Amino acid sequence: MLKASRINAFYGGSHILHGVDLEVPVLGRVAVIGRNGAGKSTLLKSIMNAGPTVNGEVRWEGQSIASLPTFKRARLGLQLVPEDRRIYQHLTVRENIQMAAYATAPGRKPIPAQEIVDRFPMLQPIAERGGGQISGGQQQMVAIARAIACRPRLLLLDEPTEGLAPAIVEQLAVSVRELCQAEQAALLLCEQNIWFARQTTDTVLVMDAGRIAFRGSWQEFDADPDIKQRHLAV
Ligand SMILES: Nc1ncnc2c1ncn2[C@@H]1O[C@H](COP(=O)(O)OP(=O)(O)OP(=O)(O)O)[C@@H](O)[C@H]1O
Repeated sequence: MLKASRINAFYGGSHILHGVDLEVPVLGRVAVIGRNGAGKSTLLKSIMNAGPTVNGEVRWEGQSIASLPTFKRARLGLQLVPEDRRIYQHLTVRENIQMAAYATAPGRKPIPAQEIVDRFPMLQPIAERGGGQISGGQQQMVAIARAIACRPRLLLLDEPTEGLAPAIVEQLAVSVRELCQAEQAALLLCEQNIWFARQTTDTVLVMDAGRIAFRGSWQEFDADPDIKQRHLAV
């Protein structure tokens, strides 16, 4: 479904990604893990054309999307939840979710906000609260809920567990797994939390200094303890 080939990405003169290849099949669930600064966020932004200068090929269902701006990629069904969540502080949680209508593909109806709230137990008590009056974990839930409301074909999550308490991380893993399944959405996840990545994906790529150092199943990842030592230890 998504095929990125030989991706090089740059911030000004800094060369961040070096010839990265990545594929997410229909209904695939792929994690990219790596240390701080490895280039994970840059990879997601490169796929969405949302920041770095990129060369290489990005194909969506066989068609090149390399020349498309971010909003057109979103309307094709690619939904990025960035690390900083981008919650509208002066809108309520419900209104934040309703904003999904503006990023949904033409011809597809967004999921109504009430239906989304019903499906996220954590959102029910805070649906009428302001976006600036909820915790970081709640903001993360709202950001993911808003992306799901667009009925994405591919959900791209950038470090969703950052700063969240372990109990919230567990709830988030359940919600992400269930919603991707219910909505038939594929998942591309960038994470440092290996537990969360393992709960929500079946293929893992290890990124180190802007290159993919390993790709395989979690079983293959576990079978090679050297990978952790060489590419993930700090
Ligand atoms: N806007 C920017 N301008 C210049 N350099 C940047 C910019 N954003 C990121 N970088 C640099 O690009 C490299 C990769 O950063 P990136 O955020 O992609 O890594 P990451 O793996 O997502 O790390 P983290 O887990 O800390 O978010 C780092 O060296 C970072 O300093």
